[in-house]
Amino acid sequence: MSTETFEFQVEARQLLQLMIHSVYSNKDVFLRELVSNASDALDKLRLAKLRDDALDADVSDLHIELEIDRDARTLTVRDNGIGMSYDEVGELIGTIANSGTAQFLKELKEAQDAAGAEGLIGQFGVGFYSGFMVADEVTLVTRKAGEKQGTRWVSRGEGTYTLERVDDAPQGTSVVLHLKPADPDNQLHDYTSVWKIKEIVKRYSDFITWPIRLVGEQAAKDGKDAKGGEGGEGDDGGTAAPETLNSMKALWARPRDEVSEDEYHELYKHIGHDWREPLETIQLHAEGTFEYQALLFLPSHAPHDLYQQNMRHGLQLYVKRVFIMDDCEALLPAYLRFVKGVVDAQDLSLNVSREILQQDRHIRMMQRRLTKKVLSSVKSMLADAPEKYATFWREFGAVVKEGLVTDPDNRDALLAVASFASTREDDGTVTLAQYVERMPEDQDDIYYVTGESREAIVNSPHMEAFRERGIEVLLLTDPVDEVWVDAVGEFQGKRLRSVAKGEIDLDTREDDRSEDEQKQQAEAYAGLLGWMRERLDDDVKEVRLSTRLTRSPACLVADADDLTPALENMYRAMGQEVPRSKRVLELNPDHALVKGLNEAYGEREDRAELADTAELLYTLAVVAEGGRPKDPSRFVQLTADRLERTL
Ligand SMILES: Nc1ncnc2c1ncn2[C@@H]1O[C@H](COP(=O)(O)OP(=O)(O)OP(=O)(O)O)[C@@H](O)[C@H]1O
Repeated sequence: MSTETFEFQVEARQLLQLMIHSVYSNKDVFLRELVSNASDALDKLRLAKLRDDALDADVSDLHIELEIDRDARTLTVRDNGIGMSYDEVGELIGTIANSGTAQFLKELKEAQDAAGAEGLIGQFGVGFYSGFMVADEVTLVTRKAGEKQGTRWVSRGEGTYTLERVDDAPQGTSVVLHLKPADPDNQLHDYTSVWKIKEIVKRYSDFITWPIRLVGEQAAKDGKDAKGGEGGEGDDGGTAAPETLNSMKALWARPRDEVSEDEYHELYKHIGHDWREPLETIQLHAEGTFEYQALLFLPSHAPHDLYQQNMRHGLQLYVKRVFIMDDCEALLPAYLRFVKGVVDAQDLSLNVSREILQQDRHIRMMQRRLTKKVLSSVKSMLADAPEKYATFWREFGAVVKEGLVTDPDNRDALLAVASFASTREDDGTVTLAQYVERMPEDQDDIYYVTGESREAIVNSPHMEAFRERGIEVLLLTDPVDEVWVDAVGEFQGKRLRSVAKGEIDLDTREDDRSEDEQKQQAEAYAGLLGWMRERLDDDVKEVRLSTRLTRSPACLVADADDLTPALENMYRAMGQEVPRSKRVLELNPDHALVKGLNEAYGEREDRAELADTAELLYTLAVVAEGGRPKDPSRFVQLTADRLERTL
C-alpha cells in the first residue's frame, strides 16, 4: 500500500509545537485525553449499533486497553469503538476545526507565564495532540465500524504526517506512543511503569463507564512482582486475566458524600473538554413518575465560542447509563448553554432523537426543573460565596441576562441573581434588590444608563444631574441590556428608567429653582428653541431646556418609548427595517454657550452664523454620548474656525 505524506494545517502545527515544547507542566494528563477519546468512540459505536442493528461491528465486549512494552518503550491506548475512515483521520487529526483556535494561539503567545498558558490550553481540542508531550512519535491505526479497510497515521509532530491504508486493522483505534526518555525533573514520568499508569487511570479516569484494562506481558509481569513473586527475565506470565483499572461507577448516580470533589472535577474535564476546575457542581435526583439524575457543572471560564451559533454545548444525555448524545440543547434553555454535565433519564427510549426531545413533555418538565436548580444554585452562591458568584457573573452574566427576555417564567428568579455595575461600585456589582434597598425614600425609579463601556457612559452628559444629586445609576454595558430593561420594565414596583430617555424630573427632590424662575426661563428661551428645532429638523424632533445637565451645554435624549440608537443598530444588524427615530435635543440654560447663543439670537438679524453654532451644539451632543458626527470634516472645519477666533 502506498504511503502519502501530508502537512498539518498551520494552526495544528502551532499547537503541536506547543505540545512538544510542553506548555503544560502536568504531562500525566495525556492519558486522560486519550482514554477520554477512546471512551467517546465506544459510546458512539454502541449508539450507532443501537440505531442500526445491521452495522457490521461487534459490541459484545466494548472496552479500552492499555499496553506497555518496556523494551520498545511504547504505551498503546486501544479501543474497539467507532474508529475513523481514511478521510476522517486526515480531517480530525490533521486539522483543528475549532474556530476559536486562532484566537487561542494568539492569547497563548501573549500569556507571559506558564500558569496563564496552562489556563488557556484547556479550552481547546488539543486532546489527541497531548500525546506529543510524552512521545516523540505517535502511530494511530484505526478502522471505522462497518468498513473493511483501516488506516495508519504516523507523525513525529514536526509539520507532517503520513497516511496509509492497511488491511489487517482490528475494529476501533489504537494509539501507540513511542515514549520520550523519562525526565522526572520536568514531570515527564516513566510511562512504562505499571504502577504509574494505574495511578493515572485511578486519578483521572476512574469514572469512565467502560472497562480500562491493562493487558500484555508487562502487566502480568509487574502484577506478579507486586504480589511478591520473583518475576524477572524470562517469566512471560502471559496467561493472567487482564486487570480492570477503573471502578466504572457513574458518579451522578452515587450519593454526593461518597464522591470526592476531585472525582467530580475529573468527570467535568472529560465531558466539558476543559482542563480547569469547574466553579460549581450541582446534583439533582428526581424521583417519581419520571426519574432522572443530573450532575451539572458551572465552568469557571466562559468558552470562546459562547456567542457562536454552533457552540458546543456540554450537556450529555444518558438513558439508563447508556450514552445517547452530546450537546443536548433540549435540556436547558439557550441562556444556560454554558452549563456542562450529565443527565441520565430512566424512562426515555434509547432511540430518542433530537427532534423528539424538542417536543417531549417530560423533557420540557426536566428542562424547567434543571433551570430552576441552576438558578437556585447561583442564588446560593450570591448569598454564601460572593467571590464565586462574582466570577460566575463576570463570565456568564451577559448570557444569563438573555433569559430576562426569553424566559418570562423564570424572570423573578433571574432578577434575583442578576447584578450590575453601578456608579456606587468601583469594581463590584449590585443586585436590583440591593439598589432598591439603598434608594433614598423620595426616589421613585431605578435609574440606568446603557453604552459600550463603563468609561464611555459614566461621564456622559446624561449623568450630570444624577451625579450632582448623588443618585445611584446602574451602568449597563452588555448589548442584551438594552433589550431586557424594556422587556422587564419594573422591579418591586419601581420603574426601570434610562437616564437618557424621556423627561427626567428630579424636581420632586429639593430643587434650587423656583417654579416662577423656571417659567421665566422657559419664556426667555422659547424663541431660540423653536428656531433651533426648525434648523435641525432633519435630526431632532424637539429642542428643550434640560434638567439633566450641569456642566455640558447639550445632550440628546430619546422619548420614553423610542428605541435608543444602539437598539436601532442592533435591529438593523439583524436585518429588520427600523425607521431612524429623531431624538430630543436638550440645552443647559446655565451653560455660558447656551446663554450666549440665546442672547445673540435675540440681538442679531443675520442668523447664518448662529445656524452654524446651533449645528455645532447638536454635534457636540452627538460626540458626548460616543456617537459620530454625520459629517466629520464639516464638524472639524466649524470647530477649527471658531477656535481660530479665540487666538
Ligand atoms: N480513539 C478514537 N476513536 C475514534 N475517533 C477518535 C479517537 N480519538 C480521536 N478521535 C476523533 O478525532 C477528533 C479529534 O480528537 P481530539 O482529541 O484532538 O479532540 P476532541 O476530542 O474533539 O476535543 P478535546 O480534545 O477537547 O476533547 C475527535 O473529536 C474524534 O472525532
